[in-house]
Amino acid sequence: MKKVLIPTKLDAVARETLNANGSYEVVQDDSQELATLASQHSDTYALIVRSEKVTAEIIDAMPTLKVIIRAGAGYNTIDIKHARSKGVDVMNTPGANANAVAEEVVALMLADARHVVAADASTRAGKWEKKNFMGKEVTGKTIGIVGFGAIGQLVAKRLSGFDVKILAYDPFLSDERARDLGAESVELTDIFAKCDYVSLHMPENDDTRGIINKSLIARMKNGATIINCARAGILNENDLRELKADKGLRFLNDVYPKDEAADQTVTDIADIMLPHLGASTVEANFNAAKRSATQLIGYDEKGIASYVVNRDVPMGLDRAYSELAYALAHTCRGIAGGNKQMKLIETSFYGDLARFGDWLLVQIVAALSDDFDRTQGYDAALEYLKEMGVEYFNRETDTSKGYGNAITVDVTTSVDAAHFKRVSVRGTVAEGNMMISRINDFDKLYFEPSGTAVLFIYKDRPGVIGQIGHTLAEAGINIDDMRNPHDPSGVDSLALMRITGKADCDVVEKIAQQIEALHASCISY
Ligand SMILES: NC(=O)C1=CN([C@@H]2O[C@H](COP(=O)(O)OP(=O)(O)OC[C@H]3O[C@@H](n4cnc5c(N)ncnc54)[C@H](O)[C@@H]3O)[C@@H](O)[C@H]2O)C=CC1
Ligand SMILES: O=C(O)CCC(=O)C(=O)O
Repeated sequence: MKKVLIPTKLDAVARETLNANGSYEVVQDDSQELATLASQHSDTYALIVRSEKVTAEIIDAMPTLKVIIRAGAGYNTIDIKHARSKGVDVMNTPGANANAVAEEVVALMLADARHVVAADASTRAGKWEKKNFMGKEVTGKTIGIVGFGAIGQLVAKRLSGFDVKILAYDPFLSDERARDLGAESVELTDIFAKCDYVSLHMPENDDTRGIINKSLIARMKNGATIINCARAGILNENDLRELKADKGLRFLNDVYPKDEAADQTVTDIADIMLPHLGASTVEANFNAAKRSATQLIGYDEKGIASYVVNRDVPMGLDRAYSELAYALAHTCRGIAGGNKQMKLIETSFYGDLARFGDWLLVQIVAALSDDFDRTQGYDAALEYLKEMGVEYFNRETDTSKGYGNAITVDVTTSVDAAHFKRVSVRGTVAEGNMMISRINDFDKLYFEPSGTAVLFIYKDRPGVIGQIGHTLAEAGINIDDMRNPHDPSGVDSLALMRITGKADCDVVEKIAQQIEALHASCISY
């Protein structure tokens, strides 16, 4: 059983989902400090946290720790570099609490526009200060959103009913995408110069710390409002302090350098202060808890690492190619037949990928074996292959082939002492999606390796696809996507299909017999 430590008030659904899986022993305790729990549970495998600070000391106190999951978006509270150095993956659950934060932004805007907090206090105190609480309306205003990710986009969507104009700044936002999402993509300086409200929604990291500074704040319209429900560190509070009164700015705040009761440093300049309540809704707590548990199970059972934020993909390498190398090797393994004895791995890394061969080999070896994982390095991969008696050969690539950035993985396994079977798979990334472009001699496939795929090779003749579809349908399985090329000789055909749900081996075997397949396999990505 893998021990999972949850030292926080996280919805019980995380614990329940992990318990129901049967592979985990869950300890949930929010009554003690994380440091104390870490030393009491030094055999922890996975740690699930909210805003708790996960320091190097805490990571070191759990030598068997393999994964930390931040049930939320921002992971600036976790020492991700130290985690990496210890082979610990860190994941977040992007988007799980985004709606809660978007609604908090709207709540802050309306509360401030109509003096809700001050008017409530004054009326409760027996006063009748109607004249002092003249409000303003949000409708028709220009709203600037800095960081147009999950939360930024939902702020725009939720506010659309107020007929506002949305200006967005995000270094990764195209004009077209912004338009599709009801916003206009502009420069950061324009957001500050043109908006009545500026809402901050980017992460805090080395690039964004202190980015909202005097030169930007000085551009703001008199009487405009800054909302910070992201992280304290992105806004230079002294710069705001210096300019706020003169420009009559409003400042609505949810985030602080320290998440604890104390005299907060912005008390003098914040017009509304909340104690980091952005994600504190029943729904967001449930979503983030559920996602933490399902992501952990996916990570353990299927090696899904898409949410890992601290695998330092080398500078200049698109992470999608790292996933592609893994998916191609996983496909080779599925076709070669699971755990058959590997003898030889050959690779070709085309285009810009040639210089990332060492990194990509690690992904390939991890996909081809159960006991080598992707957190290890190139030397460890070579050492592992040597110990397993597997040869490795990286081919010089021929640029004249014009494959662009592509990867080929060939795996040779032994069928018996005298016979070997070689599987060769090539793939690329197109429009951000992984594509398998060739399997053995079957070319121009452009098949996305995701979900569950079934693959049959058979002597080409009419009616076979109908037969496969019929038997799958009888088993309640639908075909989502399909490729059906001949090999160059025109003798053999490949049927490669993405199907709904899981195909059990019996169905694949039954079809293989019906169509007298030369090969049949089922691969889960
Ligand atoms: N108050 C609260 O309780 C909560 C606060 N947060 C904070 O909000 C942040 C954003 O969360 P999500 O929208 O879910 O994350 P996200 O990852 O979906 O979006 C962040 C966006 O910021 C953009 N970005 C990165 N660098 C930027 C820069 N220099 N300038 C402008 N944009 C930049 C990214 O391209 C991305 O589109 C989190 O990192 C977290 O710190 C998140 C959830 C709850
Ligand atoms: O879990 C929480 O209460 C805080 C959420 C948050 O700040 C985040 O997800 O980045």
